[in-house]
Amino acid sequence: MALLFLRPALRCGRAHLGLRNLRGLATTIDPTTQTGQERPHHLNDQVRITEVGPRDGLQNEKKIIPLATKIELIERLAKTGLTDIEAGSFVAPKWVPQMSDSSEILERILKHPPTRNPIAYSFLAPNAKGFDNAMAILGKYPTSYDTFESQPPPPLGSQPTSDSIARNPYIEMSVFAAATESFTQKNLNCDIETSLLRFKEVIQGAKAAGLRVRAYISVVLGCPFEGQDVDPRRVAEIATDLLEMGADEIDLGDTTGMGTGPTTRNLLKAMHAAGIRNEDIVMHFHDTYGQALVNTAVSLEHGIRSFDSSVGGLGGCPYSPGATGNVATEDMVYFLDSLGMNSGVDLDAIADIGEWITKEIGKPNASSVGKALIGKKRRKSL
Ligand SMILES: CC(C)(COP(=O)([O-])OP(=O)([O-])OC[C@H]1O[C@@H](n2cnc3c(N)ncnc32)[C@H](O)[C@@H]1OP(=O)([O-])[O-])[C@@H](O)C(=O)NCCC(=O)NCCSC(=O)C[C@@](C)(O)CC(=O)[O-]
Repeated sequence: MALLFLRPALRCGRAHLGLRNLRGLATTIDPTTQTGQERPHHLNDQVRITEVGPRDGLQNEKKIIPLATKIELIERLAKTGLTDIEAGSFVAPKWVPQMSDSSEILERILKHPPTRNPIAYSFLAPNAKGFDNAMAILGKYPTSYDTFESQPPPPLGSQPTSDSIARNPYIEMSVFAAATESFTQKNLNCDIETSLLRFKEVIQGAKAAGLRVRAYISVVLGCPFEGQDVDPRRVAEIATDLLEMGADEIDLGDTTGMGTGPTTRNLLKAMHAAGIRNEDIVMHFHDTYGQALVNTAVSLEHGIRSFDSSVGGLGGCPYSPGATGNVATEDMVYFLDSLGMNSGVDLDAIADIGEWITKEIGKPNASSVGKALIGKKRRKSL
C-alpha cells in the first residue's frame, strides 16, 4: 500500500510556477498586438515534448521495420529541436518483436550521436533482464545523466571533440506500470504488486548507474478490459509508490484514448491531493476518440508542462485492442504555438518527417496538421 503522505519533497514541492489560464495564454497571440514570430515566451510557457514515435509509434507494427529506417527516424527527429526522444524498448522479443533491435539502436545513438544538441533518449525496461540488456551496451560508453550534467557539451558553433560528442546523448530508462490488474496481466504477465517489485529493481539499478527514470502508468483514464471508471486515487497511489522508489517523473498514459476533459481534470486533482507536483507529471494521450488536444488543454490549465506525442500520429498499444495512435507531434506543436507556448520544435521539419515515416511503413498520415502543411507545400510548388 502506498504511503501517500510520506514524501516531504512531494508535499512541500518547489515554489509552484504561477499558472495561467488558457484565455490568458491566448491573449499572448493576439494578432493586433504581436506577430506570430515575435511572441515573448514566459518561463511557464515552455513545454517539453517527448517524441515517442520510434518506440510507442512503431512497437505495434506487425511487419518488421528495417533497423536503418528506425535509426533514420531517430536521427531526423533529433534535428528538429526536440529534447526528448523515446528510442526503444528492452522487452521480451517474443512479446513485442518489433522492439528486438533496441540494443543496436542504443549502441548507434551512443556511438554516433545524431546531433550535438543535448537530447535525452529513453528506453523501456520491464524487469531486471531488460535493464541488464540495456546496461550491457551502456556500460561500454562513458556517458550518464550525471556526467552530462556536470560536464555540458561545448557551446554550439565550437569545434566538437570526440570526448564532447561521446557525452552528448544521455540515456534514460522507463518502467511501465498500469492502473488496473487486467491490463497489467495482459501487458506484463503479472499482477500490479509483482510489477512494482520488478520496477523497484530497475529503478534502483538505473539510479545507481546515474540514469534518470521515467515511470509510466497506463490506462489511467480507461481500461480496455475494465472500462472507463479507473479510480484516480489508485493511480495516485501507484504514482506515489513509483516516486518513492526513486522515479524522477510519472507519465500518465491514456492508453485507450477514453479520457475526457472532466476525467483528466479529476485525475490531476487526485494527483495533487496525493501531494504529487505538476513538475513530476507527464501526460501521454492517445487520440482514439479525438480528445487528446482537449485533454492537453485541460492539463495545461492545471499547470502540466510535459507531454508525449508521436510524429504522424503513429502508435497504438499491443495490449489495448482498437487503440489508435498517440496524439500527433505536428498537432501538438501547432496547438502549443497557437497558445503562444514554446516547445522549441520546428513544425515544418516534423511535418516532413511525419509524411516520410508514414509512407515508409505504409500507413496513412494521422496528423491533421501534418497533412494540411504538406498539402500547402505541394500547392505552393505547383
Ligand atoms: C514483462 C515480460 C518480459 C514478462 O513476460 P514473461 O513471459 O512472463 O517473462 P518470463 O520472465 O517468464 O520470461 C520468458 C522469456 O522471456 C525472456 N525475457 C524476459 N524478460 C525479458 C526482457 N526484458 N528482454 C528480453 N527477454 C526477456 C526470458 O529470458 C525468457 O526467455 P526464454 O527462457 O523463454 O528464452 C513481458 O510481458 C514483456 O516483455 N512485456 C512487455 C509488453 C510491452 O512491451 N508492452 C508495450 C509497452 S507499454 C505501452 O505501450 C504503454 C505506454 C508505455 O506507451 C503508455 C500508454 O500508452 O499507456
